[in-house]
Amino acid sequence: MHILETQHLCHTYKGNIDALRNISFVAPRNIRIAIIGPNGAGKSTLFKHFNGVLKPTSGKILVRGEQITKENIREVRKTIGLVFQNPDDQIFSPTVEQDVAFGPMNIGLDEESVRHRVNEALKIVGLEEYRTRVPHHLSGGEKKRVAIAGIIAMEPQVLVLDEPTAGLDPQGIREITRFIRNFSDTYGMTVIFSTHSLSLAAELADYIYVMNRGEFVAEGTVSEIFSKPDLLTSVRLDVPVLPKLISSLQNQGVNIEMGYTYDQAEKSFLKAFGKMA
Ligand SMILES: Nc1ncnc2c1ncn2[C@@H]1O[C@H](COP(=O)(O)OP(=O)(O)OP(=O)(O)O)[C@@H](O)[C@H]1O
Repeated sequence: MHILETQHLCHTYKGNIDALRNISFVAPRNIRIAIIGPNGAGKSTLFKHFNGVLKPTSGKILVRGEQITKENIREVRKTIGLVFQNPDDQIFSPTVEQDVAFGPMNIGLDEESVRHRVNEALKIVGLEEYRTRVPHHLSGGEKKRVAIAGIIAMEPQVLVLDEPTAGLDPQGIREITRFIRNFSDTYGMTVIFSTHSLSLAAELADYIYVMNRGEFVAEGTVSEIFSKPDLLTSVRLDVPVLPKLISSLQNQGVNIEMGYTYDQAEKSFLKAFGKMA
């Protein structure tokens, strides 16, 4: 049984807007999955179905094999933690620590357990020094980390992040990328994230779904997806510059191995230019 699955999921918003068409998606345990797609592809709409914020027009969502009902919605939200794209949609308490404590308190944990979870979550996102700060006075990246801490404090089995790097500066992007990698490696949990950035998908994802106009148009490993540049361009996405360059060199007869991330590409270039065994 998969921890999270959708079967033929469709969602039509008021005004006959078909935001999801026949989405069949599977999330096994302990894997990082990227959902990539252009603006309006349906990524946020899909994520809002994962923990019952939206209900399907037709089709099913199964969490640990069970459909979401009024009776199990609290359990579902403990299992599937969704971090919204805009942290302002999620943060509403007067201090950072109260905000992070909100979820654990709401599920009835005792004071000691709440304190422990808040401390751990703030440590994981590197915000221990911020516990008494006013969330709405924090920077975009800091707010994002508060929102993530609030979800981590619920100890979900699946962490769903809608555009985790949107609006962040390069340092913020590096921090969040490192955090997602370390966090899922350490706790062995499933992470599902959406992005327009194929570089981010290449850095983090074990498996990628490509979405456009409410449908999955491709799925596969990083190398399988990056080997379809025409498809990616047709849905307003693009292969990042390093794999594009390596592919062009290969086409011109240079003996160089493909690399999708900066580290992989650096190794490929060093090897190709005889600087490394
Ligand atoms: N509340 C709503 N009412 C009506 N239409 C909506 C609503 N929310 C989203 N849509 C429409 O549904 C489609 C999918 O939107 P969604 O926000 O899921 O896309 P997305 O892939 O997350 O986009 P982005 O990358 O821009 O965040 C879009 O056409 C959008 O205009």
